[in-house]
Amino acid sequence: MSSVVLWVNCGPKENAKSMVDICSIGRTQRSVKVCSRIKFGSGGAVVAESLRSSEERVYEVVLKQAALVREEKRGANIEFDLEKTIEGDFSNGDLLNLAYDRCGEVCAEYAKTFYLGTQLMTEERRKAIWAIYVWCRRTDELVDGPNASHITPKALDRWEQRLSDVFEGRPYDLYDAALSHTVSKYPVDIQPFKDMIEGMRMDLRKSRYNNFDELYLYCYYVAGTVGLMSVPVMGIAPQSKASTETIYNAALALGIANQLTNILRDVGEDGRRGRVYLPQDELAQAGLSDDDIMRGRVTEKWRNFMKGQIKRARMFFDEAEKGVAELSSASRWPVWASLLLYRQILDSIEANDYDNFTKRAYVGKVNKLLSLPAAYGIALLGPQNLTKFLMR
Ligand SMILES: CC(C)=CCC/C(C)=C/CC/C(C)=C/CC/C(C)=C/[C@@H]1[C@@H](COP(=O)(O)OP(=O)(O)O)[C@]1(C)CC/C=C(\C)CC/C=C(\C)CCC=C(C)C
Ligand SMILES: [Mn+2]
Repeated sequence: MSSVVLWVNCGPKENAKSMVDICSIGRTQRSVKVCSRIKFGSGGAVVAESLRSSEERVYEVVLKQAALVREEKRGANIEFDLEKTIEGDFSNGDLLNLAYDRCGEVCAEYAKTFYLGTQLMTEERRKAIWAIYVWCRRTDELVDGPNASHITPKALDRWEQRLSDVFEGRPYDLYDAALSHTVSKYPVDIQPFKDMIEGMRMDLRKSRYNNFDELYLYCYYVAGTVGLMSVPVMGIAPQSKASTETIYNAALALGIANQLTNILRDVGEDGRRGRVYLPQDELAQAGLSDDDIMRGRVTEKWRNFMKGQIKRARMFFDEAEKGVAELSSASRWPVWASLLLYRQILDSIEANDYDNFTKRAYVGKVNKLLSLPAAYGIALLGPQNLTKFLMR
């Protein structure tokens, strides 16, 4: 059935109800927002594509991922024969080691602290996380890298086809081969990977976000997905009593928190590229507009607006914290390290008196270095016990 997606203004909830059913999925204690997105099928029949908030739509993915990992379902059940697909005089084992080594080199080059943080993970998990990292980095490079101006939606379609091949055991190159192997070994599903590509498509066609619901979906696509890809590899602690949904939810929250932080740090830089990732309705409520961002003046209005945005990002970090202790013990350290480091960017924006137009918020070398043992202590003892231990 061919269908077009229309954006219509349904007006109040009651009106919407008369046009299509308000879909209420069972996310307890979350308000069901009516989203005015309606899909018309052939003959004008309303298909009711989605009247749910982005949060609810994303939560369905979370539930699916959690179910997969519970069942220990492999993302792809493939026989792995690298020599069939990659040329060279190697045995399978040599090629795989080389593939993972290459991934490690990319991580060490692009994300030193993260690379260091992976050193405490078990070797197998570390290598798998590197492979996922490299795929994410390459995907982001498509729209943000030196060839970005040549990237079309078609190119992203080809990248998605290549992803399917990777999941079916037909890698194109060594980095793909590492990922092919990873997804054959761990219960990693293709959905979050496809969703990340969808986020890159969104970036190509959209430069404004009407409200937080739209922004949330974008953040899920480009960053929340990373959490969902990583948990099956990081592993859940055998003694964990938390539900898998809770853990996935925390992983999603960490991705969202990181991306919101990214956005707040890069307001000036993004503005100069003609992009505003801040919710337009919230800007308007604060008495601000795109013009204020392009002018880049730190006013009282801007400071107040930023305070609200920072508070929201911190709430997502808090939600993420709840899940880290449930991960397998060796995986907790890098996750705490990334959480502590990213969250400090928010402190740095505050320290810059909310000038994210001309000053880039960053975590200095000393704080970066101090965060690693702090993360290690928290991973070992938990945040409360670490505080008690230090206060003794
Ligand atoms: C239970 C629990 C809390 C589990 C932890 C789950 C977990 C490991 C979550 C990781 C969250 C995370 C690190 C998300 C990355 C978010 C992010 C910064 C996304 C960036 C997107 C695009 O942004 P933009 O273009 O605006 O930014 P740049 O200017 O380009 O920086 C990304 C760049 C998408 C690509 C993401 C990556 C390259 C990072 C991938 C990282 C991993 C696979 C490793 C994650 C593991 C650890 C230990 C952090
Ligand atoms: Mn990017």
